[in-house]
Amino acid sequence: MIEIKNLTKIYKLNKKQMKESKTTDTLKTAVDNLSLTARPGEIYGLLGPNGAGKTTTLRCISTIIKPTRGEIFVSGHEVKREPEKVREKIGFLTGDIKLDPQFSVDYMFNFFGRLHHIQEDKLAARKEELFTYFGIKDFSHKKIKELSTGMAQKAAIAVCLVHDPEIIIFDEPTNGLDVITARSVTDYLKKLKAEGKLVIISTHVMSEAEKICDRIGVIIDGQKVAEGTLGQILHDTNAEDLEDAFFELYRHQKGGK
Ligand SMILES: Nc1ncnc2c1ncn2[C@@H]1O[C@H](COP(=O)(O)OP(=O)(O)OP(=O)(O)O)[C@@H](O)[C@H]1O
Repeated sequence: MIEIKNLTKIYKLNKKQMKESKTTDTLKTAVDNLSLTARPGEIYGLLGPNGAGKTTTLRCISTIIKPTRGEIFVSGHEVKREPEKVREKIGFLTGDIKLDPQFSVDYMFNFFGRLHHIQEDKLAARKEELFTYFGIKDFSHKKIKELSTGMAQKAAIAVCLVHDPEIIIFDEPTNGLDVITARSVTDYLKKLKAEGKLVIISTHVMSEAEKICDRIGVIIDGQKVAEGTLGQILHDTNAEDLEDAFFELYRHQKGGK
């Protein structure tokens, strides 16, 4: 289970960031008092526009960055107090973390497997399963830098699942993938859910959220503005589809502008 209680993350901006954001403020509140609970056996989708705070939230859960305020419990372990315990439980995929381009997929998989202290026979079985599912065998000997976007994404997914984590955290899992590759990824997420795992993803793709998420949390300006099943969100916003619901929530959040 993931329990986020009143998470706030404030970044300190350097001069370059202030210039880029055209602001004189030295602080940026990326996530603003956000609470949510995601449970085993569900795919929870954080849906929001660019800059809404989705990646920041997932990075806080994954112990990559520290919350400014609030608490996050992952399988009962608080991220600031027990980050190692949290890391054992999760597999985290994000566009920012690149596999070392000089090494082969095979090498990286073994390397991360050993980091997680997986026995050699179990590691081999895990590799067989994941490499077969994602069609990695044909290019497992290639260096990461020689792979296409789709191949590299599949490799990154296999590596982050090496230790068979009970919680899977994927930041925009199908970003940049063609429909066939994207489908294999979303099908695998459904398989993980069917095994009773908790999957939490971020996305700005409405159709993806509609199709695969059991519950959706809509996040705008760092705040959770709606949460529920697709049916509940459509009901609450009186909308016909998620895109309409999203625009209604967005308009409301921005003060009807
Ligand atoms: N390291 C950082 N330093 C300063 N500001 C940051 C940093 N990382 C993110 N931000 C800012 O925090 C806000 C939220 O960013 P975040 O990446 O969490 O949003 P997001 O919802 O994942 O967006 P996207 O869909 O574009 O990836 C944005 O305004 C962003 O510019």
